[in-house]
Amino acid sequence: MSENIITIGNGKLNVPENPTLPFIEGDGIGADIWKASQAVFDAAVEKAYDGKRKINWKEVLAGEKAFNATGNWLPAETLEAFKKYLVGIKGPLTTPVGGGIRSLNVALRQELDLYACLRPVRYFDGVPSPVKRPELTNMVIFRENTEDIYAGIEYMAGTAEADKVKKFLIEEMAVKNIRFPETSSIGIKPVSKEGTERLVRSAIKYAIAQKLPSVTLVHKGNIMKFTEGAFKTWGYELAEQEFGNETYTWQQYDRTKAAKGTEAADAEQKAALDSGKILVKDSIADAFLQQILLRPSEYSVVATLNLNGDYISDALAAIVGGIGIAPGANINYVTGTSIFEATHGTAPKYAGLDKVNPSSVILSGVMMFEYMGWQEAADLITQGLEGAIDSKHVTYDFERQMEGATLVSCSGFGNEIIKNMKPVTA
Ligand SMILES: NC(=O)C1=CN([C@@H]2O[C@H](COP(=O)(O)OP(=O)(O)OC[C@H]3O[C@@H](n4cnc5c(N)ncnc54)[C@H](OP(=O)(O)O)[C@@H]3O)[C@@H](O)[C@H]2O)C=CC1
Ligand SMILES: O=C(O)CCC(=O)C(=O)O
Ligand SMILES: [Mg+2]
Repeated sequence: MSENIITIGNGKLNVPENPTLPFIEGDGIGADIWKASQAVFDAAVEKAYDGKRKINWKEVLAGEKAFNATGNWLPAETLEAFKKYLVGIKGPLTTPVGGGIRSLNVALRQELDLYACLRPVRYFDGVPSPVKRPELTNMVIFRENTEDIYAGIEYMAGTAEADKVKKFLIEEMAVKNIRFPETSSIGIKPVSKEGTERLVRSAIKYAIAQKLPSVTLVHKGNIMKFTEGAFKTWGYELAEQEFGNETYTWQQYDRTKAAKGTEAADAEQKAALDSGKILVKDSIADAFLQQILLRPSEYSVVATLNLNGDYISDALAAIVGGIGIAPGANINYVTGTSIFEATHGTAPKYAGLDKVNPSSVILSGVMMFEYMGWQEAADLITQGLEGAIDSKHVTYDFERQMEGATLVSCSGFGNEIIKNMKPVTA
């Protein structure tokens, strides 16, 4: 098949009928999941378009497979392929703890400047959940994907680099509160106005396009005033400056309250929301993590920093069935470059067992097809997944909590999804 490349013009993707899409299989459970997912993607495209559309899959290497083949964990050709073909998908990649290589997942996001990590969290009927009303959780996380402590600027205690940074902080910046300076490692947390603005802009645009009621800026700005606190301030400013006609912010509410009192502020907010404006509000991260359990229906789009977003996405996933069913995307909305990927990792204890739930990568594929404008293929997969869950033929993670369920393998669950795709009617 010849190479057909997706391009972007005026902010819109141009997708040929037979696009070449790069994929990374991934470490650990990656190979099992990819096999099941690719079968589902190809079946959906075939069923939706009757041979008129087909994906030309192009494997690119990263992680252990890349290292074994090339001696390089993240070959330059892999980055080039994602730049060239614009849209791609990946399985999870292992990151060692406390030493060794830095995260390849983070490296891909930073190298390709995929600044928005988009993780929708919704409930599928019948999925076992630890909460009573999982259907009330319906949120979309916009996690800043290129900054924060994920920038990897940290120095190990006892190294010359750590000593140099500490010396600078203590002697030149008059820092007095490093508790144990002799034995401290040091990490640095960059958070920029530009990085915040492009992330919050994406979140608000998404809320407008999807007609969603609110965008919540989640931060720990009471403690980290000039990084997380600035994220909140810059986020509100951006909303008011660029989306004044479409949003009403808690900052506006506070200003009116200070000038005219609570009643006037309440009335102003009510009028704004009644007219269809999106409420831009904020929440401190620790409180937010209890709010999502106690009052999930009050939250819709969530815009947050990198580390908060990492924690929040796994916590929210647990409410709707776990990280086995939690999809995601890393996107640069300006260049169009995107890598779709699951929220979960390589779950090494299950590697090669054909056991785990492939739904996270499969639903990441649904997001990818929607991004490409291939809605029919996306819908077929969603419908197939709903049917598979409904039939209670499920992988171990659901089966262990579902009454009367039949255990199927990773590939078996992919087949269940395919079986439950209904024929397309003209
Ligand atoms: N984007 C990426 O590529 C990511 C990579 N990682 C990396 O993955 C490695 C392992 O990380 P770890 O913290 O163990 O987290 P993992 O997400 O790999 O696994 C944690 C647990 O989540 C459950 N789980 C994960 N995937 C699935 C699935 N597909 N179906 C069902 N259940 C699943 C399993 O729970 P149970 O034991 O209950 O069955 C598993 O033990 C690390 O190196 C980490 O850095 C982590 C996150 C993202
Ligand atoms: O890169 C990693 O190993 C972990 C990344 C992660 O947890 C995430 O992106 O959710
Ligand atoms: Mg994570």
